[in-house]
Amino acid sequence: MKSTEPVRVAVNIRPLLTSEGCTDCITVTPDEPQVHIGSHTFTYDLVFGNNGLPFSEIYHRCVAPLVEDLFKGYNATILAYGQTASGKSYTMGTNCGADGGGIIPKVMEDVFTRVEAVKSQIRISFLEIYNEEIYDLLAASKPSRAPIRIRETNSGEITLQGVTEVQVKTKEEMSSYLARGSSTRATGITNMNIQSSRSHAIFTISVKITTAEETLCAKIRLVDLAGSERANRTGADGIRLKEGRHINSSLLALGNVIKILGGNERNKKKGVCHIPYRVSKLTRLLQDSLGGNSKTVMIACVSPAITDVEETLSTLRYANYARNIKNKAVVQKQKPSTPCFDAMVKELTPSNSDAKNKTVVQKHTPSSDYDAMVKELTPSPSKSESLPVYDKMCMIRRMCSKLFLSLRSHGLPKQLGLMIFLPPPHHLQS
Ligand SMILES: Nc1ncnc2c1ncn2[C@@H]1O[C@H](COP(=O)(O)OP(=O)(O)OP(=O)(O)O)[C@@H](O)[C@H]1O
Repeated sequence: MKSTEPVRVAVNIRPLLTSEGCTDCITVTPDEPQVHIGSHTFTYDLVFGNNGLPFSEIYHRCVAPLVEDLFKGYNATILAYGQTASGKSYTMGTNCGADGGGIIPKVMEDVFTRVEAVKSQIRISFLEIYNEEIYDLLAASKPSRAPIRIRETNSGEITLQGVTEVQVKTKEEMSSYLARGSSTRATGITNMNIQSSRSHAIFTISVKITTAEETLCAKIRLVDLAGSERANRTGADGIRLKEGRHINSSLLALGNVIKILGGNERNKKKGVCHIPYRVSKLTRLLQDSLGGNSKTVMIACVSPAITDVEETLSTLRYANYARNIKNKAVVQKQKPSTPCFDAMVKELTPSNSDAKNKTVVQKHTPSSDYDAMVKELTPSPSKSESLPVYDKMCMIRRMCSKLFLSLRSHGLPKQLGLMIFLPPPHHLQS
């Protein structure tokens, strides 16, 4: 099942801090998700803080529906976005709270309440993007940690090589991993925040639910971004300055992706359809969350202080673009396991390497014949895309029997002839 829906956007206005000693520059229309700042007015899905909904409602209104959908097999993302010291870590609960609150601890509680009723397996991973490198926050020890590489599968799925995925059985166990990873995460003191995140953090909970009929495998990503900052206000120099530059450039890349996706109708008319996900690691990792296979809520965190008015306006503008992003979430069903077929493949396959198998076939088949055969058996995308699923399956079956006969006619051993060596046509993979 596929669900096309826009990214939902909530704005969270944190209270003025005593250290700020200035006036408030945002007002909220009573009972409306609408904020006013100077002569600008913006409307969102939800507004918390100031005269909007109480902060205590944020989990119930923004996150609980996604956790419910997670158990129906949909991927989900909660993304906290905003300038430095706007309350992102406080909102997400990645600072492992002096205040003990935040979204992630409540997600954990909700997940473990729900798993009691179903047969399930829970795994977690925790990453940070620091100075444009990805690090594993659950890796054994900090000095030995090496950056993690991004890999993209043939179907365009982003995977991370060698990332630690831990299976957890209790909420307490999961909390201890969050605390451990958070303490490893890069933070530092700046003039604007005594505990400023110097990296983007992504805490992922993967859930595998098995029922008599099916197995669902979905994940929820809880993202606490580092905040945009201006060196003249944070007082950053040396390492802090370098960190700030990396933070700003990855947020700029994210902002561009949001702007292009969010302005899509206008861009389509102009013929702009390339989304620059590859510009930074942050956008590559969030590719599915923005414009892809995920139900996503963005929480735009803002400070009400008049001294932050420019940054607040910038956050509100990007949040406004994000509301136009359309995602296509698909129920994540595990492919049914076919023990007989698997056993047969295992028995007949001398090695797992496709390349090696292909070489074996080519050895038994004159190269011109091999190329002609590939051409003949690979249908054109336009032809196959318009076919209903049943017809596609019949076509694949015809292709298989043709291939089998061709291989046999070239004297290929009977056992090898049973295998399909052609790379699957890209447009048929889904
Ligand atoms: N809703 C809130 N109620 C009370 N205090 C808050 C709230 N939100 C944030 N704060 C306070 O604001 C300060 C900055 O918050 P936080 O560290 O979460 O910001 P941040 O956006 O994560 O910053 P950075 O990007 O620098 O990491 C902290 O002192 C935090 O306790």
